[in-house]
Amino acid sequence: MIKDRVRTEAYRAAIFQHSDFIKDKVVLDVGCGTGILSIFCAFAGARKVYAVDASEIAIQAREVVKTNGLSETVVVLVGRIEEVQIEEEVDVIISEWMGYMLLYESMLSSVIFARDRWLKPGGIILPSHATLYLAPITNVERYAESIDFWRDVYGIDMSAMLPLAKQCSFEEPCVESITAENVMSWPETLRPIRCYANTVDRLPSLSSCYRIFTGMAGPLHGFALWFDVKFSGATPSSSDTQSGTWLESSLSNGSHVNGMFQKVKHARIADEIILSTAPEEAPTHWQQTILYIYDPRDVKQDEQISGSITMSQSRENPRFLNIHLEYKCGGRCYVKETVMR
Ligand SMILES: C[S@@+](CC[C@H](N)C(=O)[O-])C[C@H]1O[C@@H](n2cnc3c(N)ncnc32)[C@H](O)[C@@H]1O
Repeated sequence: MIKDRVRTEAYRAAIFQHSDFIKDKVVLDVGCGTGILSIFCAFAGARKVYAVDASEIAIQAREVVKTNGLSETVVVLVGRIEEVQIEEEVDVIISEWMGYMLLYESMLSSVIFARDRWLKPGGIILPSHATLYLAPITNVERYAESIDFWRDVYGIDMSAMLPLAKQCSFEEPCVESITAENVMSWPETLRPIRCYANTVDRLPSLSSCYRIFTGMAGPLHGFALWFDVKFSGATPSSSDTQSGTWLESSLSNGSHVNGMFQKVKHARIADEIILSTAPEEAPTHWQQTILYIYDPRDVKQDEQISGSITMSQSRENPRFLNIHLEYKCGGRCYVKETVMR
């Protein structure tokens, strides 16, 4: 992760952009790992940084802090954020908590815990907002290499392998990189998360409807999920702090602009730092998460694809995420059930 320059440089830029909020203030780094974000905060002028990690990596973080002459400023604590004792409340919480498709094995609930336990009123959280997106995709090459391959193997018809190949290749969500060319429509916003507002009991479940209009014709091979996070240290607005006011996705055809498909681009508000894992952006270690369907469906340009997606914590193992995807296209309804293990 530390080698993921897009990720690490976005955090560094956000920290220095918020140096007015950090200088002479107290920072809490939730899940500090090697301590890199804590050290950036010390460089940005923090009076004290509490760097907390549940794993033994914190012992190395303490050494890294010492080697860089920052032991007076950065205090490394080994333990779960839910259990450690910190000497004072903090002005800033920083954390890199995002998992694949945002919610898989994410640490957001620990950040929310830290906010409620240790953040002073008016304190800031970096990143402050996260958004999960969904879009239909086409991926002819991927389908050919995983499935069509079996139709002619050294001149032998192995199509008897197709059901097994489809199951092996596409049963579970795939973390892989696609490009903007694979994306068939503007993405639907599934879940905006406001770190100032969200409550732990709603995590990591999600239930959202979507309605998308394709911008191109082609075989529909599945759906991609990705996210972005925004670093907005501005004092949260009242709508940001209304506890439990989740904004579920509403039905919209906002992606359909006069029948013209425009490549997916996220608006960048001047000087607001956004770390995006979208297919058209610089790649990150999160890549995109793809829910492939077993049999491609031909869709036309401007065709409506609608449905719903539900993600919920597995009872079998709380680390697993159950995914139930419904999609309707060409007048027929389909369901994809899968588990991210
Ligand atoms: C994605 S890494 C981020 C590391 C570092 N902040 C960075 O940016 O390179 C997340 C870290 O959070 C730690 N972690 C996960 N859950 C935690 C918890 N409840 N309390 C403290 N640390 C936790 C993990 O051990 C891991 O080192």
